[in-house]
Amino acid sequence: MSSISFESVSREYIVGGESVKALSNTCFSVEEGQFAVILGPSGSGKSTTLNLLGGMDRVTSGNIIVDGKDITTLSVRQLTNYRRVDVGFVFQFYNLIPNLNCYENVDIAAKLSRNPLNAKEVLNAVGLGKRMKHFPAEMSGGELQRASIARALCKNPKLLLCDEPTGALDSTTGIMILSLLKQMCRKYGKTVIVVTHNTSIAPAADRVIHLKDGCVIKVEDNTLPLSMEKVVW
Ligand SMILES: Nc1ncnc2c1ncn2[C@@H]1O[C@H](COP(=O)(O)OP(=O)(O)OP(=O)(O)O)[C@@H](O)[C@H]1O
Repeated sequence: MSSISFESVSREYIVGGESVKALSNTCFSVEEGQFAVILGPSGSGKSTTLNLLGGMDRVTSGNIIVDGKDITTLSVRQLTNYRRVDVGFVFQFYNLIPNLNCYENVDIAAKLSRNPLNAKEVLNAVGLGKRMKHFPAEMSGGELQRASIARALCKNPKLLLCDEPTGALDSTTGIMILSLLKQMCRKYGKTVIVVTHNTSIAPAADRVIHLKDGCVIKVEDNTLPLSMEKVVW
């Protein structure tokens, strides 16, 4: 599990000599084992936040503390190791390997990890016990996203980062996937961060970080988060 703290984090890009401030002095934290949502309209800085947290991009200034360690000070090699060991990613379009079956897609991630969970056990936990031999082309969108959640969990990372995980799914399947993510967050004790522009998910999260124009405009805590099934999409 992992706690996260963004301390005055800014990310500025220079495009054609012009500065674009994707994030400006953002401060927020997420506690160990929380299911947190980062919410904001297009261009508000959600993907930038996730990329920085996942070690895929570097801050312009500020510090990001994960589990007591400042990841902004890591060398390239240490950052690669952080991405590989400490972070599990779930993407909107699944990113499964087409010529590996469902079990192999998950097991390959387990094999890259130092302390993996058992691939079959995790596939059973996400409800894919009967789809292990299916190739991605033989699975529905919801099943593909379950497989990608299993792949991320199997590495046994500290953090699970999910970028619009329901963006390609219908509302019923989307709720099932978010419900599964929340269950898995509790079952395996992971800190889960979901980035979305879908405001209806907010009442089901433990913490909601609202972004606008690269700034954190509000952080909400739900002491009694709604069960995902009660969310009105
Ligand atoms: N690599 C980059 N180079 C230049 N500008 C960038 C880059 N990445 C993001 N930006 C800019 O930073 C701002 C925030 O982008 P970001 O992708 O983080 O927003 P977002 O909230 O994830 O948006 P969306 O919901 O549309 O994916 C935008 O104005 C975007 O144009």
